[in-house]
Amino acid sequence: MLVATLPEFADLWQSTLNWCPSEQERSQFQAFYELILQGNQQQNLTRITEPSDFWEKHLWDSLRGVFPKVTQSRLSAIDIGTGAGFPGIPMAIARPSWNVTLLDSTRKKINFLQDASRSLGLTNVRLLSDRVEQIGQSAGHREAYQLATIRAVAAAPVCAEYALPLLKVGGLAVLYRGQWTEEEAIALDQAVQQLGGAVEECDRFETPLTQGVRHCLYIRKTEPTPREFPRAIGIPTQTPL
Ligand SMILES: C[S@@+](CC[C@H](N)C(=O)[O-])C[C@H]1O[C@@H](n2cnc3c(N)ncnc32)[C@H](O)[C@@H]1O
Repeated sequence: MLVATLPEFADLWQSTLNWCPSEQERSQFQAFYELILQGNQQQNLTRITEPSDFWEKHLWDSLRGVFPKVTQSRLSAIDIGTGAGFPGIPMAIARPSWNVTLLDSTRKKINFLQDASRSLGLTNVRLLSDRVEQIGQSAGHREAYQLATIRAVAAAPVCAEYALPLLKVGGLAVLYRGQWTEEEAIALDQAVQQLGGAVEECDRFETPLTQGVRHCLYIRKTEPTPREFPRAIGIPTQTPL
């Protein structure tokens, strides 16, 4: 199969994220793109496959959520509902000193990411096939991470219930959203207060090629999350906080 080359857009990386991938990081992005296209023939990983779309809506979007805000050189992160590896894999490539756990309830996607991480030579990635409601109550994961990312998984209050129990006090959850309304902001605030957190910032921006509107919600964990959260499997989506 002849695969297109991803655009470099070095100036755009630099002007929007104040960062530019090294030669090695660029070839890892390209290799990941090729693995996804191959994987798409076995399972439905993503519909975003055109090179500049992939660059903008997967690579750039994944990194835009964490780059301006998260400055620690070392940290332990979890990407909840990672799917085909977004934003987790671009994060692991661009920040080799971060330890990134990729979580998804679909075993087939985690198997794909296991093979992909190996071929990309990523030694800072750990794969986990489980429900987030389950691991949020398990000793090895609860209050274990400094950063939790979650993109395109559920409504915002549900994402907050998934993410906050996994964070250490002082840690940060990043909710990647498209459009964002006042009603959503009110619902999220109410949920976050029950979970031991506070919404620190709502960052609105546009994607650099097609000017799609995005919002990133940054939620700081300010105190331990009450033991009852996350609730049992399925309850957060059936009865959001
Ligand atoms: C629409 S995909 C988004 C994938 C990726 N984050 C992205 O933005 O491209 C949502 C993913 O979340 C996973 N997921 C949904 N609910 C989950 C749960 N309760 N625990 C773990 N994974 C979950 C699904 O299996 C699916 O792969």
